[in-house]
Amino acid sequence: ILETAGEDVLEMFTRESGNRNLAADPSALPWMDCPVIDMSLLLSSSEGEAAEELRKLHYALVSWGSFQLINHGIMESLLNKIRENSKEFFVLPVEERMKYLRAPNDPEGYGNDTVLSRNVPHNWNDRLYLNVYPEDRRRLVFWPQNPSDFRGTLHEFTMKVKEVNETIVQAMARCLGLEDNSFLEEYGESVTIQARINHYPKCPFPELVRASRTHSDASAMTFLLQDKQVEGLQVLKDDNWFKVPIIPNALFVNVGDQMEIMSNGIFKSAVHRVVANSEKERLSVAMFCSPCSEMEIGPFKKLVNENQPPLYKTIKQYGQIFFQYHPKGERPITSMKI
Ligand SMILES: O=C(O)CCC(=O)C(=O)O
Ligand SMILES: [Fe+2]
Repeated sequence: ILETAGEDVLEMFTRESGNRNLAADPSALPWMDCPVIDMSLLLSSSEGEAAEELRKLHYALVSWGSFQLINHGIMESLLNKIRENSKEFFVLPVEERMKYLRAPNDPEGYGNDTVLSRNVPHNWNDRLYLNVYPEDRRRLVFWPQNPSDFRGTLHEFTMKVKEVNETIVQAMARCLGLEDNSFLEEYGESVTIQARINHYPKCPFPELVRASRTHSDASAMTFLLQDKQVEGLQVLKDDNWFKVPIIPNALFVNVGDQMEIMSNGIFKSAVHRVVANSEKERLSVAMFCSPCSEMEIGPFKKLVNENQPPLYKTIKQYGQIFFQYHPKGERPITSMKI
């Protein structure tokens, strides 16, 4: 669904200057040698097992800023259901989907992302973006009633992701030798969770457009359910791009900007992108977990001292900063550096 009627569509998605550097053949890139973290081992009563998994987690966070999470306790049937319900929504007739259309100045709802610069290409992506937690922040006008079990499925998935986030963020504090709840205490009254359900239609000119252009997430942590079969996500490490493999039933977890800030740069917000595909459509469900939006976030006090000065400013409402910079093709976290 295109916001700007009358513009040359191919030009909107390519912005020749903006997409000049697209890799000719994305399949030629190497696969990410993905750290795989087993959540059940992080929680293991065997100290040796738990310590070894924590060491792997620490390595993943400081090197890739991302990892695949297995044995996270979310049932395969629920993962399949959220994928199926999402797919059912995106194949509804456009008039039905339009009932949930977002307003131009508000990211919440159905549609495509706003672009605020004529040099920034649009993503080949249709998405539904919803505040899912805390529950009193939900705006049900944007929650599809079709398929009829969509709302219930998304609620169930949200509650599970909330639990997984708590476990992972506690383990992340432990990695740094901090009390388990050190990061969670900085979240304020409650974690905030947004869901972004991405649908990437087949694209007739995948070598010219991006399904999602290079970015890092505004969240503290992102839990991504990838498409069951179709790859496309890539992550950047030391200036090289890697393809993210699909591991059945795993969640792909990445550090977002707010966690990079809170950890004073120790954990790396993962830079990533999605390539377009001419043969297959693709679906993904990203769950963005962040501190309560009213909380001030900044480098965690226990990680700052004379030898490690704060590298980032302390701010509120990072989400809004993100939506000022990203649509102009700029990386918001750069503005946060001291
Ligand atoms: O579709 C994907 O694999 C990634 C989506 C993503 O990066 C996002 O929604 O922020
Ligand atoms: Fe992302």
